[in-house]
Amino acid sequence: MDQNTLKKSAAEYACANFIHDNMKLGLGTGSTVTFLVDALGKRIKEENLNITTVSTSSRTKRQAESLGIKVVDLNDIDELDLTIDGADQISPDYQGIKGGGAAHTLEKIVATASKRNLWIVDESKIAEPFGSFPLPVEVLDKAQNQLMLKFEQKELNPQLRLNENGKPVRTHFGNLIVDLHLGQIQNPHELGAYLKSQVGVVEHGLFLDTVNTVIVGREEGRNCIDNIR
Ligand SMILES: O=C(CO)[C@H](O)[C@H](O)COP(=O)(O)O
Repeated sequence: MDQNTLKKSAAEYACANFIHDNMKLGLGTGSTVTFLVDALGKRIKEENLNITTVSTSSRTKRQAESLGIKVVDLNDIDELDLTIDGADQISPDYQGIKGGGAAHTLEKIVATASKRNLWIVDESKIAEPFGSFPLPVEVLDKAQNQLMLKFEQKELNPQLRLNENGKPVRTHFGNLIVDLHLGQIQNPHELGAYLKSQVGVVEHGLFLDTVNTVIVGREEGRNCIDNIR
């Protein structure tokens, strides 16, 4: 089975089993979430569900609205019942790296506003060592050089993320992404606190003690559901 089949399977399982009528739902970003939004659009139409969503990117918002899904601004909602999102890497104790799609700042804001968080992934995301996926850090333009120097001194192997035209990738908020090529993260909480304390860092892609449930699309054809907290 290819990766997309596993992503689709996890997304469709989440849509069928974790979404209920009258929910306020956060929608993540990425290819796995694309399958979720497709399935949600179908369910809303077929079952005439009343679901209000908040989106974590303009990509997801466009897709959701094109399928007739109601999308509102997070500022118009006090709390979300559930957010369903993808992830780039998940550790054995369910810490996450996100931001491969440069959307982690808004994803973290939406996740924090949710009573529960569910991640949908294919099994390649449960990889070790944790940190082998480069850790995205969103930074302000004016701080980029200073932060890169600091990160180099600390041997965090920073690299400015470029698009296919060799131009810096811009986030939803117009900022830059610096990817830290760490190979392994020994102490995610310590690293997260260090990054958070750096002036000019907007947000890092470590999602610590965040997720409640993970659905993993697996090669043997059945999804694995891990309830964590
Ligand atoms: O964090 C993210 C975007 O910023 C995505 O959730 C993450 O990159 C997973 O993407 P995909 O579902 O395409 O594998």
